[in-house]
Amino acid sequence: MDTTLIEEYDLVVLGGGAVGENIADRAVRGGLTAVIVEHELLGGECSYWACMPSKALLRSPAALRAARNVAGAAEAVTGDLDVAAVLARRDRFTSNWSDDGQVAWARGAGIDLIRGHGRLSGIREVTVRTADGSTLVLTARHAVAIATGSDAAIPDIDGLREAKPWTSRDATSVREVPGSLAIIGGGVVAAEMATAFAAFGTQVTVIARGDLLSGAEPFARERVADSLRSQGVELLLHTDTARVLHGEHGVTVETVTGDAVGAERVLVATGRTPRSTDIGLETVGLTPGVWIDTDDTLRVPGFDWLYAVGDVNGRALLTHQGKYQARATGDVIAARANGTTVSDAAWGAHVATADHAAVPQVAFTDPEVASVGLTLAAAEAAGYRARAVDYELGWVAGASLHADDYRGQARMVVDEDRSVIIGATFVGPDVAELLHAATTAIVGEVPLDRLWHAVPAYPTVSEIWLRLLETYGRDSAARPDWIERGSDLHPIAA
Ligand SMILES: Cc1cc2nc3c(=O)[nH]c(=O)nc-3n(C[C@H](O)[C@H](O)[C@H](O)COP(=O)(O)OP(=O)(O)OC[C@H]3O[C@@H](n4cnc5c(N)ncnc54)[C@H](O)[C@@H]3O)c2cc1C
Ligand SMILES: NC(=O)c1ccc[n+]([C@@H]2O[C@H](COP(=O)([O-])OP(=O)(O)OC[C@H]3O[C@@H](n4cnc5c(N)ncnc54)[C@H](O)[C@@H]3O)[C@@H](O)[C@H]2O)c1
Repeated sequence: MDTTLIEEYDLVVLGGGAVGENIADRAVRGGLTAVIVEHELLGGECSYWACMPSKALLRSPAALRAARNVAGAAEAVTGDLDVAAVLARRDRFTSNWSDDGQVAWARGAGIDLIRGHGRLSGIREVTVRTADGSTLVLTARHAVAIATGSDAAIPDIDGLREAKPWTSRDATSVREVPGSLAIIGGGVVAAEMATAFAAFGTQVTVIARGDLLSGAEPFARERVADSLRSQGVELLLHTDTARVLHGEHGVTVETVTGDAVGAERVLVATGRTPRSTDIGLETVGLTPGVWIDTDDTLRVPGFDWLYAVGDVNGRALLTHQGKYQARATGDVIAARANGTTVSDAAWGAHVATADHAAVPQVAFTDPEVASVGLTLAAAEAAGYRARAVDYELGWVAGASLHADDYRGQARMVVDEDRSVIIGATFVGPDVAELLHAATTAIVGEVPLDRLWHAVPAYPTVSEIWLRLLETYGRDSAARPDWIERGSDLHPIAA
């Protein structure tokens, strides 16, 4: 069948991941009609191959570790991780790779869904090749939003493609855990998957051309690397991969420094590439295959109707940040369509200012790394008069209760000129939930003098905030000399 139908909506959203869904939802709430074009599963990468399944794989080992780290509970843990049960739990989180629930949600939210591959085909126009082979032309009265996400990047390493490497999709949807796994790359995917597979009993080797988690504070990189080594993971850092050979029994990854890593599988975890190659960008004069540039309302410069949101714009490749952009986009499209006020000054309702100032991220490694804003190095490189204040998390009463022999570290980075926090990193067991307080302080630009009045409950791990402030000193005139820039640790009794 090859019929061409034409339909008109206020908004056409190309790509139905978490980002596309949120754009459409906000626009419909703003009184517009919206359609999503999706060629795979509604819900996208995060729901089926990224955040949710990866965190499901990591959560069970973390829960087991937590129990083993508290005397009394530890004695009750007599068995090993049940890997089959972990995978079964992961399957529940992906709804067994069915998007029925998301489709029902979209219907309930008043959003239409077209299944098929969509491409821009002109001004305010998207042409969809649907699953049944027909062609549908969607015209947008007001806007088209591109939310097509990103794919795993496969670097041009000799023999790698021929070795049919796993990408993060294969790792997160694993059905049979390999005996050995070589991971090329040293970012979040590499660190998290090394953590998960090591817990499943796989012999893991990480080959990274830089440090592990190289964008993180140095102490975070070191603690995660030390911990992975203690779990039997081999780390070949600052090592480039020369070539990959494959045979009947697996792969051999050869490094430029002469190491040869044999493994059943190789996982390539070397970043992402934008899904902007085959979406018709050339039909409106844009270059395919690159991250799509936008202003802070997520609109593409030079267009009054075209937006690019989420991973595909390369601003911050995280679901929560993409959804934040999506809320701004859906709302601004509705505001522009309805002729109501557009709030596009920094921190306004219709801009994604936080992308530049406060992007939170948690690496669910062991220990976890939770960070937001700038590292000390990044703050200095950006020209801030920055000071880092460090504190050992294990010295906080709440942490010592949380786990026996709790080890971790916290750092806040202070802009000395404004006396506000511009970055924070927490490393340790279960630090993820500490992060939002830091994000709030950064976004709110809460002066340190006022932060003293935000009293953490005793005995919680959040008392780290008090310790960081005490270490900083209450007012700059009275601040002791021994508090230096950098990473000195200062124990203070409870
Ligand atoms: C292993 C892994 C773990 C991660 N863990 C986390 C985490 O813990 N927390 C976090 O915040 N982020 C995490 N991320 C990042 C997160 O997955 C992405 O930032 C997020 O999925 C981006 O959402 P998106 O909607 O922009 O893109 P996607 O989720 O990729 O959605 C894009 C959608 O568009 C569809 N599409 C593309 N082209 C077309 C077309 N031409 N026609 C029709 N449909 C099309 C795709 O099928 C897809 O459904 C992780 C990423 C990976 C790889
Ligand atoms: N918990 C989370 O929030 C989470 C978890 C996983 C992924 N993610 C997101 O998904 C995205 C992808 O993660 P990722 O780990 O693939 O990317 P990344 O950008 O975090 O890390 C990429 C790594 O690959 C290395 N690399 C790049 N090109 C290479 C090459 N040619 N040869 C060897 N090494 C190379 C880099 O040095 C780096 O170590 C990230 O942007 C991240 O934000 C988030």
